[in-house]
Amino acid sequence: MDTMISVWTMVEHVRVASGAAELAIFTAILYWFFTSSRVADMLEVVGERVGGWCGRDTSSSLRQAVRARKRQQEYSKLDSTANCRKSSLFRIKEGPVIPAPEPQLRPPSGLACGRCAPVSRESWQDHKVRDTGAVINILDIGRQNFANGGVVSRYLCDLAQCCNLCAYDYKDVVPNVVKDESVAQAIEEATQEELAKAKENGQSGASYATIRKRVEARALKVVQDISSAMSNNVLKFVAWVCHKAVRRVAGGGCGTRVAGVERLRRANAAGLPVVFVPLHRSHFDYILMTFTLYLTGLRPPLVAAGDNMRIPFFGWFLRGCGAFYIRRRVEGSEYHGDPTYKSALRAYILNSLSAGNNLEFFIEGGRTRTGKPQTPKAGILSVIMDAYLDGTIDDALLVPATLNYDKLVDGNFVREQLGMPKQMETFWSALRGIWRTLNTNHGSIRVDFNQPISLKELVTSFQKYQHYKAPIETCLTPPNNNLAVNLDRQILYNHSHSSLYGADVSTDHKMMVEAIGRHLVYDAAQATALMCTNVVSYVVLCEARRGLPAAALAARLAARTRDLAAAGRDLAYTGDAATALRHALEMLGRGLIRREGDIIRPGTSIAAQLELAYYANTVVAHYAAPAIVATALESLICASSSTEFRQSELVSASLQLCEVLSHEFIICAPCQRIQDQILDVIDSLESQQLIIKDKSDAVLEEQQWSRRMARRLEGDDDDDRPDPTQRVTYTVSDKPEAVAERQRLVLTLRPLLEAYSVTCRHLQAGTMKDVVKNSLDSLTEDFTQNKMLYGEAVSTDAIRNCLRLLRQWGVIHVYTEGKTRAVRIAEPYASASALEDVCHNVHKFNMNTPLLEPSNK
Ligand SMILES: O=P(O)(O)OC[C@H](O)CO
Repeated sequence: MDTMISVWTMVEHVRVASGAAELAIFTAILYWFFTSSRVADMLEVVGERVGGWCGRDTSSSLRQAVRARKRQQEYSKLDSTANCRKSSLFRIKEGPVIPAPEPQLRPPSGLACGRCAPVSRESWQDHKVRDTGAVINILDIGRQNFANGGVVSRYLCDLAQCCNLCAYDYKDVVPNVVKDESVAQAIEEATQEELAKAKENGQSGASYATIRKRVEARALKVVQDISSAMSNNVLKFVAWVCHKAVRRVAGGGCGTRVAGVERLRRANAAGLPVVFVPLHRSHFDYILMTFTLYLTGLRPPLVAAGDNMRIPFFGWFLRGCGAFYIRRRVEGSEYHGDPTYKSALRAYILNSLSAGNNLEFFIEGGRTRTGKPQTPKAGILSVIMDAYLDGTIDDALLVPATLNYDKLVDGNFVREQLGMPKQMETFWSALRGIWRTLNTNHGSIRVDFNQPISLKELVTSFQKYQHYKAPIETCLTPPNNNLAVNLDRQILYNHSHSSLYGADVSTDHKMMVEAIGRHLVYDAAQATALMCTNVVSYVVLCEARRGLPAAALAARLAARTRDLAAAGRDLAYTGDAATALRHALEMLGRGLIRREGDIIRPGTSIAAQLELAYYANTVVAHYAAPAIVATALESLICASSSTEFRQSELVSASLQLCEVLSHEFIICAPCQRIQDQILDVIDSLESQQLIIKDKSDAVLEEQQWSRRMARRLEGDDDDDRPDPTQRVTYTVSDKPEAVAERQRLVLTLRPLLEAYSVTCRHLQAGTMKDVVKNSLDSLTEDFTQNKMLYGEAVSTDAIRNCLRLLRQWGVIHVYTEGKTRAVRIAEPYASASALEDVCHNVHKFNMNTPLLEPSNK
């Protein structure tokens, strides 16, 4: 009986379910039927037929009369439009000829370097199609294929598109990795090491076979932990979710340069592995990059993700989208001293490339905390270079990429800047973050791809020219001039180098990886689209810190926009400055910007200014070189109390400041001489009439120009000849516009220099944490007591970078005591006067200058 009842219940369920399905299908058919014109046409035909059979004059039916009237109204509307056009044409013919407005062109998007990758620059460019700077919303890529059909494709367009996305063959490379020669060698090494240890400890039961088995099992687990589980189904599902999420999150759309996408499609046809090298701003970057490439018809890459992203559910999901997990730091982890991890990771990357996969890794390591591009981590890049150098791959195409958001997606980094530890990613924090993100309008988003660059071409160029191998920054004034030592020190501090470089890697190889890495970051940073929030924050902090009326601020924004566009920067906003300002203020929110009546100024809290500086720093990085020269100039003026100076003095002071800020900015591409960059800036300051050249130096100017050209064209490195331009002299202009411009440039770097100066003043032996805390406390006190005006100077990042510089100069030693990092002052600087002397190299650029006195700021 029970069985019968349960069978009957099941039958009932099936009937209800099939009934519901039938009803849904019937409703869909009715909807389709009545929303199309077919039903009207059919009614008309049937009406005519019935009228005919009944002997009625069908031409005079009521229905037709109504339709005829409607048609007449339509025709009269069309007639009046045509008349209006005709009369306008007549007026145009009669009146003066006004040329049609030229479409606003953006600069060419992210071209490869003409010096070290000229062939790549030519290869992926389609000369028949001009890069008009068009930007397409990624949600529209490929949509036209589905949007013009019937109701299903109209309303389920996203689903239709995602279901039709190309399926790729993702081979499981784990079996190959386990069999890889280098992994086998590492397993053997680890086994021998453990066997020796066991014998030392007198463990009699430990045989080679049992230890080997244990090490092999551990190695297999390591490989499985690393490996991605890329799946076409997960990708399609994520693509569909992204359609919905991006539409909700990005009110202004998510744009990408059409030219960039087209170049990628052309490069893809070359059949080489493509390695995407994006700068990192948000956790959203992972998904957006993959989503954009997938919609574009490119094979989504395997993405190197930090193991902090391996959280329940989301970590699995990322794995399905191509994430493979790497240790953020091998040193100090369970894998420290275990050769199997490094070999497994290398073998995984190389086998994935050989299997035809594309790859993506964030070259800066983590997300930028300051909004500035960070110096590169070279671990994965060095593995790819090794793969090319040892013939595992013939070549690879490196694609620098950038993402930028009108409004920060992951929440701000203020806590970390104020010295609090990073909050680790967890399932709940990810859920909270996603919920918050989905309920906030983040304005516009940009995802852009530079031109693909052949790794082979880059390596050949860097091997060919000796000067590329030279350190990127100028030599140190304090405390030594040994270039090799300095670069080695620089490399030493980059953790990822020690993680993945083998012990047998030459300094030349490290230098090449470092230089290529810096080039990629530099290229990506140059091509980053500037959002209106970036430019408005910069203007508010550097030109309107004391407040400006909205109209004056809009005028400043318009001028800054013109200047950035003229410098070839891609601006992600259009329209008049007042509208851009309104949008930016809305995005930044009242917490960051204060409005008192018509006056707009930055928020007064440290947190507000730090967050504002995050947005502004994308523009600060753009102005780094002129700001360095202007600050160096101000330090010369303050030191000599004269407004006259020699070019050579300014160049040398600027080089010193470049050195001081070498952990903050990549001033120029590594294939450029920093001296030339500084000379170019000096020329531009002169053309803007900020400085005036002594007229008697006209001959010297020509000599200087030809000397610079010769150096650039021939790679002529002979700097021993006496430089006739040493004597070129300038006078600083005292015109109000020139003073205002100098002020802006000095203010661009001032918060950083305040932080550096305070860090130097608080140098003492102790734990790293205490040194950072003391400097932060002192900066906070100065700010709250109004002795220092820049809330964004209270920044852990700047303090740590200053400590890195001092370590590089040999002023401090950083060592590990137990699990704590500690600082000790190096012997030559143990006395207060010696320390003061070396720190003067920082303090002199944080000079007291009338330029920044209250009435001027
Ligand atoms: O910015 P972090 O340090 O949280 O790192 C984020 C990266 O996405 C890890 O892969």
